[in-house]
Amino acid sequence: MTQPPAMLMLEDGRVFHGVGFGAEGETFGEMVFNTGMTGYQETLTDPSYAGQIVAMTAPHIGNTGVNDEDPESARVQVAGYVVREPARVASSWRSRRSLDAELRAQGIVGIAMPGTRALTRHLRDRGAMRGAISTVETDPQALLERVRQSPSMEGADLARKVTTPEPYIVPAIGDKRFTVAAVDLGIKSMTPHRMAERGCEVHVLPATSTAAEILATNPDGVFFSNGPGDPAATEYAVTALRGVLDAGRPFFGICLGNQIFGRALGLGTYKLRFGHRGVNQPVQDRATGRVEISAHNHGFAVDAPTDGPFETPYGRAEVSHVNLNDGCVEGLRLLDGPAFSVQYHPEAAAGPHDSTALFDRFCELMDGKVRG
Ligand SMILES: NC(=O)CC[C@H](N)C(=O)O
Repeated sequence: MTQPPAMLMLEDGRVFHGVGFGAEGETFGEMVFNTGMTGYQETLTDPSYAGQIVAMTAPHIGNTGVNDEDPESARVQVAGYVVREPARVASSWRSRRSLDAELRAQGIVGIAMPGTRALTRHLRDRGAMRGAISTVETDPQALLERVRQSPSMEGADLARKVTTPEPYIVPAIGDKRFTVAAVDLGIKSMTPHRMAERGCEVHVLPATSTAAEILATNPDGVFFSNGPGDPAATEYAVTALRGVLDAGRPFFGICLGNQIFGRALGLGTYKLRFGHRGVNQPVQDRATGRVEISAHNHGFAVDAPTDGPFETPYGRAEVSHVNLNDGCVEGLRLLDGPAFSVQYHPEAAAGPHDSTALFDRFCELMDGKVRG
């Protein structure tokens, strides 16, 4: 199939040209880059990417096609997709179809273009910004004007758009040890699975669930997931989490869940210049000095003191993990209560398995064996 010409326009007027990849049409979103060498299916289906156009820095994408095992949710979630060179042939016997056919079937507009390095350097220097991909517009100025009218990621409440409409249960694998209430702010399917493998029956609940609805499942522990958008626009989740913490239930949060925990503790969140998206981010556990190589996808971070414990409405807390690249906060924990969270993705889909023990820690918390 011959591909139509395509244009990628950024809000500062920088333009890139290439050919269409996936569906034809036009799409808008926050332009970000992902440095993962593997895991394009997991990236595409991670609901945290809702509202974002994702550029892959790895030069060949789609080499193993699309299979039924790797998706992290029921559909492709990115607003648009940028690759340097798509695979012409999908090489894995497990492939259902090519990535191009999958994006086309799901209506996701993408672009294949030689400039992914220049694009990434531009975003690193100037920061994440709004963008558009179009296979239908020929006038750059007209597209630029539409980009400048498109919504910004700051202030965007997207968790309620990607969450499950109804509660559902992921049964424990083997003997049931715990009931977990997992608030789905944009949950990846590997996350309840990691808990189920440890004997948790996971009640996945909609993003806007109240503290009373969460506690009505009579959980041994409460989990808040990753998710898209600006944590400052997700105040309903902060209110619900405060009710859970008031009830003294063990808590574990990841990514957006970490940011919500920070806000529940009275901390602020802010936008990083270009964020962390990839599978090789070095994170240090400050208690042990141990460094984990971890999977990330975040554009915001928690603003917390890193020079020691600080007071919160729930007792003392501390920054438990920091990123060794830029020093930003990657984890929080209460010192006087059973609650902790991390800014990264211990479920490891895609990504290294260095951090999966955090799910064991959550189980120990529910067992009453450790504190925060
Ligand atoms: N993966 C996530 O949960 C991302 C959280 C938030 N949307 C951010 O960009 O920082």
